[in-house]
Amino acid sequence: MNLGGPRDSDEVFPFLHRLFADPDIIPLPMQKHIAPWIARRRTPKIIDQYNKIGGGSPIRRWTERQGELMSALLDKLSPATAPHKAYIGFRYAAPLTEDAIQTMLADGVTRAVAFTQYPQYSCSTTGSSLNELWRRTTELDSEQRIRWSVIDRWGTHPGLIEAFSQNILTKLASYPKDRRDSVVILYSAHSLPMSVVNRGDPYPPEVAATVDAVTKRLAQDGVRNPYRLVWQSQVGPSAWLGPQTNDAIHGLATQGHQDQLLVPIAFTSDHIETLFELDLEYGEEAKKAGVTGLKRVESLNDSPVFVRALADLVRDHLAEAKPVSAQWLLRCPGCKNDTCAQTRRFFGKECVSVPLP
Ligand SMILES: C=CC1=C(C)c2cc3[nH]c(cc4nc(cc5[nH]c(cc1n2)c(C)c5CCC(=O)O)C(CCC(=O)O)=C4C)c(C)c3C=C
Ligand SMILES: [Fe+2]
Ligand SMILES: [Fe+2]
Repeated sequence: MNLGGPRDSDEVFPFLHRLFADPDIIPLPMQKHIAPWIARRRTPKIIDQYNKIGGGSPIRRWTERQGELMSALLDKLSPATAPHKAYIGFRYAAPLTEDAIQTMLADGVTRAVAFTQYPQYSCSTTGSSLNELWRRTTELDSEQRIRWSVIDRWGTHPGLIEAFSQNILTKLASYPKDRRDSVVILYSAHSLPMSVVNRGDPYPPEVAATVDAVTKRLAQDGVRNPYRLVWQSQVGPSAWLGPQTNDAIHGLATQGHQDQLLVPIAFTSDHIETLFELDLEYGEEAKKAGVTGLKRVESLNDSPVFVRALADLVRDHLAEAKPVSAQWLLRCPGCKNDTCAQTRRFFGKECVSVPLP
């Protein structure tokens, strides 16, 4: 499960329309009517951005590759639960959640793991995908032929931390030796509206936990660079969690820190937020402003260490035979969304006994 992205210009409007129509990510007054209007207004700008990164989002290509590699590895690591097959359920672009369920039913699948590809949990991302999975499952699989369990977060999994750390070490090594130790590491995550943060969304502390775990892992290799966690991609005029990545780059450069290494810490593959926003928008602005040493760490994409982490996560989850985590059962203190309660009831209770094949 992931957000998904348009593969070409024609898919941009439907993608944005679904996104702005989802109250789990953006609650709007008269949402049904306003969503197509906002999506239509935003479409030309976003088409232009996708055109600058090759015409569309690579998120589907990467997710397919990650799924294939993970399944092949899982067959070896967990022969008792083989064969394994990855299906993609994107929230706002094809293949959608309902496409995944329909294909799985046609394939005769009876046991499935809803595996979020967002390592850190937010109600606006994984929460929205699970709410959609519950809605579509109720509609398309009323007999519950597919038994579900959920991997809802994995932001401090040792394999994930190792994959991030190896990519950071590789990029740090590209700085001249005499400057390497003073490169500022800027961990950049997608921001959240403050209304979501104040509701008690667990995403900000979970992203910070990932950063902390990577920092400790890097120290094992003697890397103790200064670092900050910063937030990118805010949309619209409301207050969002900061500091914003772009402001941080310029603020630190003004203080004399020319060497800065950007690390996308809440995405597992390349897409518009890395290829356009970090590389083109922020990168080019920084160059114009005279920031000379800004670089970006590679996204995890098909890193073998990362693929192994995905396979280990599923293997351990299947061995544990627990349908959901206790942490996921706890809703945000400020949650008023009844769907969140129903989804938890469904995955947490009705699917309690999940026999392995
Ligand atoms: C951890 C990942 C993400 C969080 C958290 C997140 C929250 C969030 N996003 C919006 C609004 C938009 N996001 C858009 C694109 C987009 N968002 C993520 C990830 C997270 N979003 C990704 C990976 C992508 C890009 C997909 C791709 O290209 O493949 C967009 C569309 C682009 C645009 O119009 O700018 C919007 C809109 C909100 C409001 C939000 C938190 C509530
Ligand atoms: Fe987003
Ligand atoms: Fe909620």
